[in-house]
Amino acid sequence: MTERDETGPVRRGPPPPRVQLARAKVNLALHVTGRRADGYHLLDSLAVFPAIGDVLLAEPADQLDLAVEGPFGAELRDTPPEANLVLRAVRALADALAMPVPALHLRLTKRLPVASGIGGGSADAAAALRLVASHAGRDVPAEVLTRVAAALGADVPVCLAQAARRMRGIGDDLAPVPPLPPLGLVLVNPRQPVATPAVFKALQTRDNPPLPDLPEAFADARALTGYLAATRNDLEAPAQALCPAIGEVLEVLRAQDRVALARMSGSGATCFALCAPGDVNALTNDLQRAHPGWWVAGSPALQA
Ligand SMILES: C[C@@](CO)(OP(=O)(O)O)[C@H](O)COP(=O)(O)OP(=O)(O)OC[C@H]1O[C@@H](n2ccc(N)nc2=O)[C@H](O)[C@@H]1O
Ligand SMILES: Nc1ncnc2c1ncn2[C@@H]1O[C@H](COP(=O)(O)OP(=O)(O)O)[C@@H](O)[C@H]1O
Repeated sequence: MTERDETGPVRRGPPPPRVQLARAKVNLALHVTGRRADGYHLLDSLAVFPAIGDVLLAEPADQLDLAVEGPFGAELRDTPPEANLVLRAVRALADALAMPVPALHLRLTKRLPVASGIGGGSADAAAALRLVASHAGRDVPAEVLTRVAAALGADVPVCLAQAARRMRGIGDDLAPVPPLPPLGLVLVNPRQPVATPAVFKALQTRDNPPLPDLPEAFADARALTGYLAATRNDLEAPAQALCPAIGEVLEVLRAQDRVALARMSGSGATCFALCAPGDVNALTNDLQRAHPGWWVAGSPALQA
């Protein structure tokens, strides 16, 4: 239900959600098709959002603050809370809406490795924007959310809806994709951070062809893996040159009988393996056992 007061539509109804899952963004394919005058690269990418992510919880408080915990919380120990994308997102949206900074105690459980090519920080920022929008007490126009998201980072707009999208432009030009067939996905990171700017800088070729046209529908899993086989991640080679462990991860994944396709996501170092949904648990367990130093996480669907 929506009513109006002098400041715009006021929302009535159930209390705003307190918890957001900030899903990992996985680039199933990523072509670098050019470079803008400002140095940002033009991309053509197919991104999906499995049910693997950080968790952001909001509790009423006297003032805004953020606590970071979870298995990868320590990786952000050198990032002061004010520099964390969560607080930057909250302040940016409050500013754009000309509303007071919300008094919330935010708790971020960092379950995704940091600087790992699956957009954890961007997902956290988008989760914070969704939380603040739901606490704003009025409808927040989608254009405002998108504009604030884009100013926080190229990957943040796609993380707002956290639904499968084709990403073009610098990642901000978003289009829907055909429904995805049942496929499981396992993420593997060798626990070595990779800095995104360094990978783009190390690229040899910046004017690659775009993704092949997407079909109207993928008949089955084989149709999607067949489509993906004709695509690449153009950042894989430069990332691997900076972080040779990526090559080791890919070699291990590609040697598994259950794996239909393995590739790096984003600017690395996280790689993904696609397999039958029923094989996800066994593959995850096998990889964890054989490589206890790696981070391994599985999802029975590309998009929950
Ligand atoms: C490569 C991608 C693919 O989805 O994913 P990640 O590896 O970060 O997960 C993204 O484009 C990353 O997006 P995001 O991490 O939000 O980038 P930003 O913070 O805006 O930019 C970080 C730096 O990456 C480079 N950059 C980023 C995006 C882009 N389209 N071209 C670029 O050249 C620029 O050097 C920029 O200074
Ligand atoms: N909430 C956050 N989670 C992760 N990184 C963050 C966060 N806030 C700020 N950062 C900064 O953003 C950088 C990129 O992080 P991240 O989004 O994890 O990379 P990627 O998109 O490559 O997975 C980190 O090195 C860190 O300094």
